[in-house]
Amino acid sequence: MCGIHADLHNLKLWLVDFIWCWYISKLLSLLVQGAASGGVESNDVAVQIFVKSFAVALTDAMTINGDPVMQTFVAWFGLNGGFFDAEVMGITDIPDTGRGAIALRDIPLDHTLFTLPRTLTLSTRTSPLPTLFGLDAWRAHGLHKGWVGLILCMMWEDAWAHEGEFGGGHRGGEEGMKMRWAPYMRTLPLEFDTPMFWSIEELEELKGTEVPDKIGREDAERAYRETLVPAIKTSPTLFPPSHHDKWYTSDAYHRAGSRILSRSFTVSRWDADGEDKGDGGGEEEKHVEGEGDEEDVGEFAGANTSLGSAMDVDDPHQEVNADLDSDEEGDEEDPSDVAMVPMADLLNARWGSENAKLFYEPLILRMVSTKPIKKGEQIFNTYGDPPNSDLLRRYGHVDLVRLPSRAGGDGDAQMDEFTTGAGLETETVMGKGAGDIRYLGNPSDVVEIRADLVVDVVRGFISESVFEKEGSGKEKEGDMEERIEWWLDEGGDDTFTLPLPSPSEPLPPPLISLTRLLLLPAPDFRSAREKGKPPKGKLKRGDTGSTEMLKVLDEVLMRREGMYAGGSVEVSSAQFCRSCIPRTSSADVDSYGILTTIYTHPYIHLRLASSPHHQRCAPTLT
Ligand SMILES: C[S@@+](CC[C@H](N)C(=O)[O-])C[C@H]1O[C@@H](n2cnc3c(N)ncnc32)[C@H](O)[C@@H]1O
Repeated sequence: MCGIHADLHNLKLWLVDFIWCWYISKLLSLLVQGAASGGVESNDVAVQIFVKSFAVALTDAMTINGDPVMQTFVAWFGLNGGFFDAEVMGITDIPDTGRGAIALRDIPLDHTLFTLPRTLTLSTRTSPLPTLFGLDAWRAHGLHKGWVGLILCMMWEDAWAHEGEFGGGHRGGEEGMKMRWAPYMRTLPLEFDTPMFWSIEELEELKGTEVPDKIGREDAERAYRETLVPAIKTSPTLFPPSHHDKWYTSDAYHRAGSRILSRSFTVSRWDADGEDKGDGGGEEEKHVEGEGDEEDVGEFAGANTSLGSAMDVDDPHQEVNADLDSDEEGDEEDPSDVAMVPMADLLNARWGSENAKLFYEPLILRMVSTKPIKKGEQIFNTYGDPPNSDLLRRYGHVDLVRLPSRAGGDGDAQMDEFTTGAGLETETVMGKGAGDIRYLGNPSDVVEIRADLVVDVVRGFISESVFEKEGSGKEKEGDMEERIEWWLDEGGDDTFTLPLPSPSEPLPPPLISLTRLLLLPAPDFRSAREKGKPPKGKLKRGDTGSTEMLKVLDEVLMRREGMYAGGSVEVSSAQFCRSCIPRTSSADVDSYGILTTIYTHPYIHLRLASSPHHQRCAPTLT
């Protein structure tokens, strides 16, 4: 290269270096500024384009596998005050689970994976919609109750995310406000496989489980028709009529509800003393779905609460929304605490496998590793390890991990294995019983038995010996009602829960106590009532004096089992047919053994997991 060309070449390199340095220093100052203020705001288009492309290049190479929706999302996240450790965490497609997070290198305990400002969460507290709609009007339309307000905010964001030009929160005025979460909205699923969307025939497969009663499709549709539709008709500016048939349909309503149900968190307000205002000061964020409280978490829950006051963030929308007084009563969850949390909702979960958790601080939420995570392992948040019925209803999948041996043997050792969560996947695939549905399940699964089933069975069993001196059937019935009333007055359960069966697991003592109570001879019942002492709930092996009660319990368990659908469940009858269960007649001396055999039979626990739906939704175990 001749001298002049070499100089020009050097000058060019120098210029390129200079521009890069300038851009990078600008980027750093923006990021610092963003971290301090909870978001980067700049009118400098060149800087914005650079920051975006720089972030995309950085994250694309390491973390997001060239997924364009994620590229935009990750860039948006960084530009709005989020921090994401792209060196340790990657986002990728994980077969049969959608996207998920994986460790790009060994991650130590207590490592911050990402943080985000509270302002980036999407809730009725942070959304500009209630303010734009008018807070009084919002209340007058009942949008402050239950989840309908947040559903509307999500639908509105969705509409503008797709109809509007990408604003990413950097535009000024109302237009920018409408599209603040657009890149996030585009990451959310469009279709769900939850029972909310199953046909009547498909729902038949869930008969006997608690799922059908909790879906709440009719309540949802009523809230849509009676609350949401009238509200959107009042503002053609916010909800242009051309959007109605596309973005505000009942399908869109269900989709938004399902997004909330499967991805939202409880993000309580932070009060001036640094206390969590929602539940008494815990530091850990709760996945809404993980709480196991149906009344509060359902898409259609109608908690009579209102937008709460937000005092923990420097966000103008929140301050304005705080003008609405809360109707919150007692321990009821405040709907304005229910929030979509970008990035945090990309983490999958699996029973007993949690290795990261979301913690909150006054201004930010922080996802931290709670265990060392090896390179290549999936980063799992917790959904609270709910039973499969809840997992299916809220998330559309079920968890299958290897259960302790039902044939006895090394059951305890296996139980240790899955409670520690060690080597689950490998064990499930390669261990004894791999692929055999009898060995797989969700350890949180339970069977619920309603007290009225016990009452029904006892009615059929009332023997002359119990009531021989009691006279007519009408009197006997009156006596039963007295017993039930007393049971309930004493605080007795109306539902009994059979947990994961294991050879040593006793039947629930309250179930035994109620059965005994219903069978007591009349004088014994009166005496128990006078003493205020319901019968004991313990069974003794070889208790021949309790034969009648054991027959009742045997029948209760059989009838409960019979409530599950047979239908299209494709399970080999050789594995599960009742007559194959090793059992002896309940008149045998060791009647407790009979009950134990039936109780530990996996059939009733596996009906749900073995349904064809499960085959579609199950986690990949390979
Ligand atoms: C909070 S989101 C997690 C991110 C999600 N995978 C995605 O693609 O955006 C919850 C959803 O992820 C899926 N999911 C999470 N854990 C799963 C698992 N263990 N097996 C199957 N699907 C799972 C379910 O569809 C669930 O509704």
